[in-house]
Amino acid sequence: MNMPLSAETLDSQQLSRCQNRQETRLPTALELRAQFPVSEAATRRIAGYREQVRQVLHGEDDRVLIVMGPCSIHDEDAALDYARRLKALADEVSDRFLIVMRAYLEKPRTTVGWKGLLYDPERTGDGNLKLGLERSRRLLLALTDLGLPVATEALSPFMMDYLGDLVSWTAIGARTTESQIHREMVSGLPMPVGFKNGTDGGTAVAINAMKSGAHPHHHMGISHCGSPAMISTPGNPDTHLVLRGGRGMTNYDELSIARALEELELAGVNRAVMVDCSHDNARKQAERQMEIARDVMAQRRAGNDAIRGLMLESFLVFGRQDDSDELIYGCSLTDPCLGWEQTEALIRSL
Ligand SMILES: O=C[C@H](O)[C@H](O)COP(=O)(O)O
Ligand SMILES: C=C(OP(=O)(O)O)C(=O)O
Repeated sequence: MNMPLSAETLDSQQLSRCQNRQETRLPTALELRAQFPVSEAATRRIAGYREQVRQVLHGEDDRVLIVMGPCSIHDEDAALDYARRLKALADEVSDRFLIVMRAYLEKPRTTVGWKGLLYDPERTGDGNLKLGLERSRRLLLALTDLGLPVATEALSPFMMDYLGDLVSWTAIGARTTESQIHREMVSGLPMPVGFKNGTDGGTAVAINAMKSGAHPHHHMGISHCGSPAMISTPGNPDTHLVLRGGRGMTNYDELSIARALEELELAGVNRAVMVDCSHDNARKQAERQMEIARDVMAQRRAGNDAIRGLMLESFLVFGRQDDSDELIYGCSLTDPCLGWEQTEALIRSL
């Protein structure tokens, strides 16, 4: 029979839980930014990229935004190798597409798994956020030096304080779109943000998130100097919906997009969508991204100019691999990606 716990037993259990929790000091956002500073020229370039992304998303520039790159970054050399090829391709098609590289440093997991370079850069399972922050910032600076705008998913509500000055487009993922904390964070972000539809395929959570993200908020946070602070945010007017499918159902077809646009219009928010050709839309079969991208671009050519963006998961080598001592260079450790040759051919064909 279960006996009720006495107050004394409860206290000792709580105490031992506190003692088991370890805290490791991290640099403040200001300290990390000072250690890996961004030049004034790069800051101006990033402001220019954000403005271009904003204009595409609001239909003031008739190009299509393509956010593309690996599902996650685990090897900076491979990421830079990919980035150099992407930069050449982006320049070649810059009259039609605004290409932004996915540099995803945090992975939201359905249950548990490797959470990305930021948390566990050496993939030992022990976590090393200090090293993860340093390596992530160094990588984003190097990508910026190559002349590429960078996209990432904002998962930890504090990450953007450390790295956000280097990012031109941000995603709030399907697992966090409904979170008030993430909506508050978006309200203070200086770049356009895409809210994914929920993992069940529902678009209402993302539309609510757009409304909340556009609103000013006051919330708890940590100042750039590392102290607890009330953060007051102005609201972000540059958010949009990302259709990624859900619960085994796709939502990139004409009818799904028309329904989503109707809901956006009714809600009085930006009537613009990006289609994520991967995730539940591709049912985790990377090659399906090619037919999806072609289908969505055909809808756009047929007159649906509220389709403003595509997302693709692509890396150097097709597919994915499990983590091991003998990793295939340039192959994803998380979701499967298109290989480079397929990617290049796809973008040219679009
Ligand atoms: O984009 C990557 C994954 O789809 C996402 O992080 C969830 O991954 P998981 O279901 O393997 O945990
Ligand atoms: C995790 C991702 O997507 P989603 O939130 O749609 O699952 C992603 O784009 O890497």
